[in-house]
Amino acid sequence: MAEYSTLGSVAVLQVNNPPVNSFSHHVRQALVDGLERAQRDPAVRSIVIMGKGRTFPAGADIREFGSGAAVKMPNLLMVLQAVDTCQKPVVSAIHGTALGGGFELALASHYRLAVPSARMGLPEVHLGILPGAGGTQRLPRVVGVKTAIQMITSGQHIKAQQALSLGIVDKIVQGDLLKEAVSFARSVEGRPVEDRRISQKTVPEADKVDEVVEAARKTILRKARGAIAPMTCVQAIQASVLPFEAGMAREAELMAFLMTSWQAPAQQYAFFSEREVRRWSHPRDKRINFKTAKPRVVKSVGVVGAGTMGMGITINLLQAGLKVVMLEVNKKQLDKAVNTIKKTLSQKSASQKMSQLTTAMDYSQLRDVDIVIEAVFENMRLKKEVFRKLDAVTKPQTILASNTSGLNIDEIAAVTKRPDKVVGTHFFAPANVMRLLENIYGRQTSPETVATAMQLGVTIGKVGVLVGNCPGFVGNRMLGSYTAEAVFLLEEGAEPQDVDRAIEEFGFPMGPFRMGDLSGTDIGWKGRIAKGLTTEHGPPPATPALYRRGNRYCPLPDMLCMKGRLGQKTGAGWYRYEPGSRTALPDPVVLQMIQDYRQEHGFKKRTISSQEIVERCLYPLINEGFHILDEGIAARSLDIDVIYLFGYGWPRHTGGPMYYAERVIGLEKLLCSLETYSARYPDHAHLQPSPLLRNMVAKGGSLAALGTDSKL
Ligand SMILES: CCCCCCCC(=O)CC(=O)SCCNC(=O)CCNC(=O)[C@H](O)C(C)(C)COP(=O)(O)OP(=O)(O)OC[C@H]1O[C@@H](n2cnc3c(N)ncnc32)[C@H](O)[C@@H]1OP(=O)(O)O
Ligand SMILES: NC(=O)C1=CN([C@@H]2O[C@H](COP(=O)(O)OP(=O)(O)OC[C@H]3O[C@@H](n4cnc5c(N)ncnc54)[C@H](O)[C@@H]3O)[C@@H](O)[C@H]2O)C=CC1
Repeated sequence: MAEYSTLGSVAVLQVNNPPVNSFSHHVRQALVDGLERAQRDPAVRSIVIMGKGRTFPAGADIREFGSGAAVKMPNLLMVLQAVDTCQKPVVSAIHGTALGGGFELALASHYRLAVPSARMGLPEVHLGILPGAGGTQRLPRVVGVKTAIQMITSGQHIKAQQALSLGIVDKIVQGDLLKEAVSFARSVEGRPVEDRRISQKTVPEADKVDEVVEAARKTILRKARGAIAPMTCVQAIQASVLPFEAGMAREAELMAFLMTSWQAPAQQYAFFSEREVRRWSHPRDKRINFKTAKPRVVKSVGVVGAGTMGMGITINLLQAGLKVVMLEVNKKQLDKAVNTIKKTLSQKSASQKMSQLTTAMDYSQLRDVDIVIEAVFENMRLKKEVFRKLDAVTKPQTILASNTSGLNIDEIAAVTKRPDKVVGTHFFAPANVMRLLENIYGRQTSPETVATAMQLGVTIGKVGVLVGNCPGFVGNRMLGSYTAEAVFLLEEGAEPQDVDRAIEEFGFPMGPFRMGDLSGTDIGWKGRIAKGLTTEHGPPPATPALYRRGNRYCPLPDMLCMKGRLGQKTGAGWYRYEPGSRTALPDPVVLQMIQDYRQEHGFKKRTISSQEIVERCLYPLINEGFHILDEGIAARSLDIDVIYLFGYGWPRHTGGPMYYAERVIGLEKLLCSLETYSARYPDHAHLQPSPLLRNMVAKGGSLAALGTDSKL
């Protein structure tokens, strides 16, 4: 609702709809009623609109979308129209986050005040829509088309000070917002409101709009990668040079197009799933859930191994204000890590944050930390040795976490006397940038340990997802079938750039081969050597070249590594790189290697369509997701989707692999395609449809309806 009160001649409308004061129907109704009442009351000479509690309205109520409630009268447009045309000055007083419809409300007002900590913006593009309550028409009238395109297509929030310099906010107020707003409102009473209406202004430099749009188009299309909202936002902004009513009509038309697209619900699903993963639970052990399991307090963290991951994790922990003891066996590496950390931390806070960091080469220095995160080489023998030492030196309550990419957490826990305090905390590289934290419980991990790992994720600003223990956990396990199928495509006739292009056109920031070159092709190679699938010199003795343990195997990635082509770091991998450049250039050497391999093994080169590439790479990945759900390794399909959205660059406008499978491809079609491909390639095990998928197609039912422990 919006609470109505008067302070002398000022009517104050305070939106009260926790947690973020979104414009649910009852709020819209109360605002329209309040404005009418203020208009009617001769004693009222000005109006202040603000939010109660933590924020100015943060936009439309996204939960209402698609339900009809969003358009129930009065809709948001009517509320804003009432504000714009009000005869008495309307002042929006902003604190917290004025976002989407909330920011549009402020733009429809005649004056805007903000506290210094306020932030504002139009993030609708992230929900697959556009600011459809006049945002695409009013903002360009204030800041110009170029800045409006930048703000609306990025969805970025700007701070009050920047809003002031852009002319969006009239004044920044210190102290009590209500008092300041009322006093400001009084000061403008009696002044004409006509020239304060943004809707009546014209767009600055309107004659250059087409030029500006043309210049922005290429970048936006490249960044959007298949998402339709960003370019549709631009089309709406382009219409701001028209008279206001005509621009609004165009905005409405484009909004209707986006609202009815398949991408808008996918992005809204992604928004809520990101938040839903906080309500985690173990699929079988009822004690392990977000409601009842209590975390231990974590003030200090030990990080073991100061390599790529240990360094990134340490930066992340320091940025969150935690104390860190970083231990490394290699002194040179330790010094290098300290330098990199110093450089990465922002200048302003570097020295204060660095004072929280202690370096160590002796394990006894980890004695007092609350949790240790191990990030040494991916080698089970080494991890066990490290955990034995940690168990011996740390206080009994200390939680021991491993950042392994996929080794068995139970096997690691078994070497300690505290398996209940052992957990997997799988970060993603670069660990200080990537938002995902995949937390893994073992057979004996206690509710308190799980809760502590999940809470640590919150403390350091991660999106934490809880999963079970299996080789590769959720993310890397699913990725295994994707990368396997990508190299099988090379055998059949595709080139690395064909596969990458198709996957990037689907929406990933990078295809599998460019990604491999970036992370280092030797990561996977070392893993395969550790598993005995290959050796540094080729297949293990008496092993058929194209099979390992009865499964089809493509040795091309091993051959690449044996040539010393380890990716960007060696200037050559699947592609070649000019010195100092990260641009992947097709390399005739690699293409020849693939061609020779095809000849040697009797593969006949054929042309492979982008559609087949996408299906062959992504369908087995999704299929693995069904296995994972069936086994209870992920409790819900949304957990898998969030892992892929935040850890693997899966395009957000498709909602994530499981959402995409169900809502976009359709389960029946997915099953049918997998059956066709598995008939064609009977020895590609990952193409065999999962029993859960078959069952769902046969019996009906939705992924969302799969409870945490239910099976169809
Ligand atoms: C003819 C009709 C034409 C109609 C045209 C309408 C056109 C429009 O212009 C449409 C819009 O406004 S779309 C909405 C634009 N606003 C946004 O996207 C802001 C979304 N929220 C945020 O960014 C953060 O929650 C925020 C920064 C605000 C706060 O972050 P926090 O980290 O502090 O809190 P969260 O954990 O994110 O959120 C707390 C709880 O609130 C729920 N929520 C947030 N924003 C919501 C929203 N706008 N609608 C509904 N629920 C919302 C959120 O899900 C979370 O819930 P729980 O998980 O249950 O706690
Ligand atoms: N690099 C990546 O993209 C990701 C790696 N991981 C996992 O993180 C772990 C570490 O990987 P990276 O940082 O890439 O490796 P890295 O090779 O960059 O660093 C490992 C560090 O551990 C140190 N170390 C070795 N033995 C030690 C011991 N006994 N005590 C203390 N330090 C010791 C090494 O000197 C080295 O500096 C591995 O388990 C890996 O699978 C997880 C996610 C992503």
